[in-house]
Amino acid sequence: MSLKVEDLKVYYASLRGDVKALDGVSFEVADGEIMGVAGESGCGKTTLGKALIRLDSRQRHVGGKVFLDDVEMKPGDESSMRKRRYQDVSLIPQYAMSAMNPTRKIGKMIADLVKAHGRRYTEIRPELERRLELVGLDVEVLERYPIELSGGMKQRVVLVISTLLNPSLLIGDEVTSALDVTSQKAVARALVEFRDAGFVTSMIVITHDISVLFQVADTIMVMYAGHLAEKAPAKTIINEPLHPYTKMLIGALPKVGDRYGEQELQGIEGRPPSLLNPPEGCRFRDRCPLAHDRCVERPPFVEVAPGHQVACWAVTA
Ligand SMILES: Nc1ncnc2c1ncn2[C@@H]1O[C@H](COP(=O)(O)OP(=O)(O)OP(=O)(O)O)[C@@H](O)[C@H]1O
Repeated sequence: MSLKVEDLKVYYASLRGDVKALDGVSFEVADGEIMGVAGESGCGKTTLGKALIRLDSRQRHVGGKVFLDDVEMKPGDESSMRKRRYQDVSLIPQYAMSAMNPTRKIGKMIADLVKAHGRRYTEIRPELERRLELVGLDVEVLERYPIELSGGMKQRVVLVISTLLNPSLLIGDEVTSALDVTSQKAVARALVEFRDAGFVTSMIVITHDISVLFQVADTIMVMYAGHLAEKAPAKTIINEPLHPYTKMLIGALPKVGDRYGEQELQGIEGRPPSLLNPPEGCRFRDRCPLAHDRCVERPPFVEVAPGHQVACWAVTA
C-alpha cells in the first residue's frame, strides 16, 4: 500500500472564520497507481496536494491521518515532513516551471537540491543524464537557464528533478495546464513512462482538465466542495459514473466527433457552497437532481464495486 489517507481535514484561517477546504477525506492510492484528482475550481484539489507535502502558513491540519508506505506522515509537523519531502514524496506545484530560479543554470539548481538532501551531484549525474534523454532532452539543458527553455521542456525538466531520488509518491498539480496540446501529450507520456520505469511508485495527478486524466490516470477521484464524491477506475468514471456530480462533470465535456453547434454542452447549474460555512450533509444537494430528505446527512464514501467508491445516498441507500 502506497498512500492511505484517513479522515483528513485541512482548514484555512481567515478573518471570517475557517475555510473548510478539505473536510474529512479518506482514500488510498495503491503501489503503481496513477490517481487523477478532478473537480471544479475551489473544490480542494491543491489543498489536498499541499497537505501531503507542505502546509502553507494559512493552512491548519485539523484532523485525520496520512500514511505513506505504512509510516505516518504528519502534515502539521514540519520537522517530520522535511525528512520525507523529495526523498519519499515529491510535489510538482502549480506554476512550477515559472517558479524556477531564473539566475541559476538548471544543472547548478539540481546540484544544490541533491546536496541539500545529503547526496553527491557527481554520484547522481549519470542517472540524471539518462532520464533527461528518456524525456527527449539533450544533457546540454543542464548548462542552460530556465528562461532558455520552452514551457514543455521546462515541465519535463521539473519532472526529472522531482523524481530523481525515486520517491514513493509524486504529486503533480496542473502539470500540463499551461502547455500546448503537443507538449501536454509529451509530459503526460513522460509521467506514465516514469511510473512504468519505477522512478516513482505512485502518482497523484491533479487537474481540472479531465481530458489529461484520460491519457494518464488509472483511477480518477472526483472532489466536490472539500468532500470526495467518487473514486473509480478511469474508464468507469468516464463511461459509467454513478455520482450525480460526476455524471454532470463528464456530461459537460465535449465528445469526440461532436461538431460545434450541433450539440450544446451541458453546464452545471448553480455554484458550489461557500466553504466558510458549508451546509451539513451532502454539499452537492442544492444542485443535485436526485436530492432527497436523507441528503441533509453526510453520505459515507462507500465501496459499491471493487475499486469503486461513491458518496451519495441516491446510489448507495
Ligand atoms: N490562502 C487561502 N486562504 C483562505 N482560503 C483559501 C486559501 N487558499 C485556498 N482557499 C480556499 O480553499 C478552497 C480550496 O482551494 P484549492 O486551491 O485547494 O482548490 P482547487 O480545487 O485546487 O482549485 P483550482 O482548480 O482553482 O486550483 C477554496 O474555497 C479556496 O477559496
